[in-house]
Amino acid sequence: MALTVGLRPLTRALLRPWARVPGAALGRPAAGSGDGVRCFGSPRVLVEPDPAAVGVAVMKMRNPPVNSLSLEFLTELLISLEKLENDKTFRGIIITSDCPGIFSAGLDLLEMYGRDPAHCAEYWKAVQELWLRVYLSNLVVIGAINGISPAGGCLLSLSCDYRVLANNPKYAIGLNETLLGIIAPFWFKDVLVNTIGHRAAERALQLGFLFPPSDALQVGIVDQVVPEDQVQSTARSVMAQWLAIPDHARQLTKNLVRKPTADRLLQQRDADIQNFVRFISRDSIQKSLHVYLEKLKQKKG
Ligand SMILES: CCCCCCCCCCCCC/C=C/C(=O)SCCNC(=O)CCNC(=O)[C@H](O)C(C)(C)COP(=O)(O)OP(=O)(O)OC[C@H]1O[C@@H](n2cnc3c(N)ncnc32)[C@H](O)[C@@H]1OP(=O)(O)O
Repeated sequence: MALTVGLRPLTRALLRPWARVPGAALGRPAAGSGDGVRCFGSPRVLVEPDPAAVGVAVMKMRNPPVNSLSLEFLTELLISLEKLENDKTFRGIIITSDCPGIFSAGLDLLEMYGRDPAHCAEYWKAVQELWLRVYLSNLVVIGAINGISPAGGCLLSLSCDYRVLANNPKYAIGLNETLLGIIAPFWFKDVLVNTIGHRAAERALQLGFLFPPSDALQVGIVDQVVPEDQVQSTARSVMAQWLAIPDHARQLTKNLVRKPTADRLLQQRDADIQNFVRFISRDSIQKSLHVYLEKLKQKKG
């Protein structure tokens, strides 16, 4: 899937071989990777082969304070995912967070507030790309959700093949866009409907539900809820179960199930970008984003 077509110099620059990140070239320990474990990645994404599971990589999101999906962060995630897809020694990825208490705060609001149409278009293209890359990945992708996961963070989780959520009442998950005065695009909606069913998704989307772990399990937005210190080990054991299936058969089946949903976006990516730019540029929407950003600031007292 072409990554750099239509992207502006900034993003193309970020897509330059990630190995320019000191010490992060595949095979050499990246700065701070401790015991020399072979890992790679970039400033905001650390990818470590799982020492206890052959063919499995753990991708740690580390864009403090809240793993908000900025354009740079999206680009680094895309580069790491592409590297893993192209490295045939890997068969599965566990996606998790290095930001305490937060899986991902979702799309970076500052990429959509007060920005010009060209930037919004570029940003949305990267959001589309991340979803397509995860949702259609040939690898087994397991979400080890160790923090709160609203909106874009929930979409990332829903795009995994399996979701393990830590049993901490603060770690709510859901597509809460209406609470911000915006809406989830059709492909966010489609993934939620596919996961929890039409009526549950309709209600959750309209009310901007953020489901605490027990409710998230009950409605089916996550597959398992475990004590916080068992999230990674549970993700690893589920991965082993999925990797016991012959890759080719599993990949063809995943594609059979997911391609119709992905095709709905693939067939209208440019129109979706234009719809996003028109929608997000509305004065009323910009005002809603301003109010929400102010609320976040006031929350800190
Ligand atoms: C008509 C039809 C056509 C339609 C066409 C398409 C329409 C498309 C619509 C637009 C697209 C919609 C899809 C949007 C998806 C999203 O993901 S929107 C983002 C949703 N995210 C949230 O609501 C989470 C907001 N954040 C929080 O609730 C809290 O920050 C937290 C995650 C619970 C963490 O709390 P805490 O630990 O207390 O940290 P804070 O102090 O709140 O935050 C720390 C700093 O981080 C900033 N921040 C937090 N979240 C974000 C974010 N998402 N983006 C940017 N920045 C964020 C926060 O402001 C703090 O900043 P500082 O004050 O500078 O420290």
